[in-house]
Amino acid sequence: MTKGWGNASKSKSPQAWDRRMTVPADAPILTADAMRAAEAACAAAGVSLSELMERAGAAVADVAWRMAAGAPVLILCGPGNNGGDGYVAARLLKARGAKVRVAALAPPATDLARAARAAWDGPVEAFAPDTAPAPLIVDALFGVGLTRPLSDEWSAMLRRFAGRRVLAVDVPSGIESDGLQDWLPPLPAAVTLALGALKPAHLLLPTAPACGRVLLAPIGIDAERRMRTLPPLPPETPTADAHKFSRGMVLVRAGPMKGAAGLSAAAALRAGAGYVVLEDGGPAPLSAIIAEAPAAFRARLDDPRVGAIVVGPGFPAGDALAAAVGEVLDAGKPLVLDAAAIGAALPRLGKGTAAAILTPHEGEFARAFPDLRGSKIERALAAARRAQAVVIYKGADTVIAAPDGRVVAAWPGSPWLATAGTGDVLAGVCGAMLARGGDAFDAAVAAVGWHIARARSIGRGLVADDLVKTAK
Ligand SMILES: NC(=O)C1=CN([C@@H]2O[C@H](COP(=O)(O)OP(=O)(O)OC[C@H]3O[C@@H](n4cnc5c(N)ncnc54)[C@H](O)[C@@H]3O)[C@@H](O)[C@H]2O)[C@@H](O)CC1
Ligand SMILES: Nc1ncnc2c1ncn2[C@@H]1O[C@H](COP(=O)(O)OP(=O)(O)O)[C@@H](O)[C@H]1O
Ligand SMILES: [K+]
Repeated sequence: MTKGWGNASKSKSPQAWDRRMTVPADAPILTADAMRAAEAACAAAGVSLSELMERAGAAVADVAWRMAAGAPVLILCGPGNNGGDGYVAARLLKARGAKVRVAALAPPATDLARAARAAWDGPVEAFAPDTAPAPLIVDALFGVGLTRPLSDEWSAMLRRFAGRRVLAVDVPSGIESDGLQDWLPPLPAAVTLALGALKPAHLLLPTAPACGRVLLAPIGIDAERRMRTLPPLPPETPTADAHKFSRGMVLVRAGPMKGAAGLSAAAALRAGAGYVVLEDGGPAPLSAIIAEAPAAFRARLDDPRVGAIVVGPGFPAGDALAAAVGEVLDAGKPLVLDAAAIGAALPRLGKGTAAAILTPHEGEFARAFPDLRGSKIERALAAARRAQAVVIYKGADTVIAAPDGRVVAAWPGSPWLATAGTGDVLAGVCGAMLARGGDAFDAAVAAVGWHIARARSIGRGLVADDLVKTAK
């Protein structure tokens, strides 16, 4: 948190994107309802709501102080508690010697915001079309309480400040925080300070990019741990007594597009599987892959050492896929189902089948679960419950969900992954993680983390093969 926030958007450096849009790792995510419940639990435990607002305002003041670096600050306050946080921050910044102006959209409408407004002893301007800007704008207009899009008039007033350095309190105003609506904020933020927990809209498209760099102010709310951001990658070093089968054996079933299954097999090896068998593979991208003809491959399905089977990459829908999926389901081994294999397996999943990870992209998800509605997090969860499987709902805002309600949101990934074949790689990595044994959700989270970390380390010019070619 040093200099450069405000100028990062102008930087042409290839890594600028990663610096501009980051979120804290392994941080809690709460919907507005869950946030209010957590707030009520705090109150019941003896922490007053005004104390929570004081902590929130102090965190805002702290970040604003560093972003302003001595320059004047304009704090825009709305009528609710988001505005209340703004008044608290104004008081604390002034006490530290900052040059602060406050402009209000409307008088405070909650007891907490009124008290915060009363404790601010400076002037309050009316936020109007001619409000003078400042080098740092603190957006404390609306937070999780926004119930409808901002009016055109207010949107135009905010757009006048585009290009200034903007710190958004909780969310950039205009965003619907649960990720249910695609309202875009008129004034995107360089930095968003999430209060108590991250909100779905910080992590889902189309709103996430408008939040800029997201920081978390914990403020003492005891957020439940079921929904999180992507955790740091677990250590990958094999145990000292490892052997190739203890590290996990993965079978990859190939379809007509052999290259795709080859990428999956290579990815499984690179991600740490000790032994990878590719069916009918054509030329395998790594000679350490064991390529086998269909009959020998089928005999492998009964091998008790098999830790996971991958099917779907390069295998379009049709009778051949249906037969292949039927065979792997009969094998009773943990499965990674990608692309059209998801739809083919769906009617049988959850009926006594082994653990499975499904890896649909947007189009495959819509085909497999056409009736699901809600935010991407809600849809991923509903799909996981229906399939009784872990779902990796891919995209720039990848969401991983388990039938028991656990969710990891992986924004921001690496946009270098937006290239053909990277999904085949992810399916193979899932196979490697699943073949280690253990929980399928943890395996899926580790796979997504591996995929993103590898893509970031390669960066510019990445093609899917690069993800699996070398160890580093
Ligand atoms: N929940 C918590 O634990 C905490 C919440 N805090 C702050 O409180 C915020 C939530 O406060 P509120 O629930 O008061 O909600 P907001 O301050 O987000 O906004 C609600 C107000 O805006 C009005 N409003 C909503 N949409 C509008 C629109 N499109 N046009 C005009 N007016 C509109 C509502 O009538 C209401 O007066 C959080 O985002 C956060 O900043 C913090 O003070 C600390 C703790
Ligand atoms: N803009 C992006 N930012 C981050 N990750 C992305 C982006 N676009 C795609 N991805 C990731 O790249 C992979 C693409 O998978 P998929 O669409 O199945 O590709 P393919 O079928 O060509 O292998 C997924 O893991 C997805 O999450
Ligand atoms: K705000």
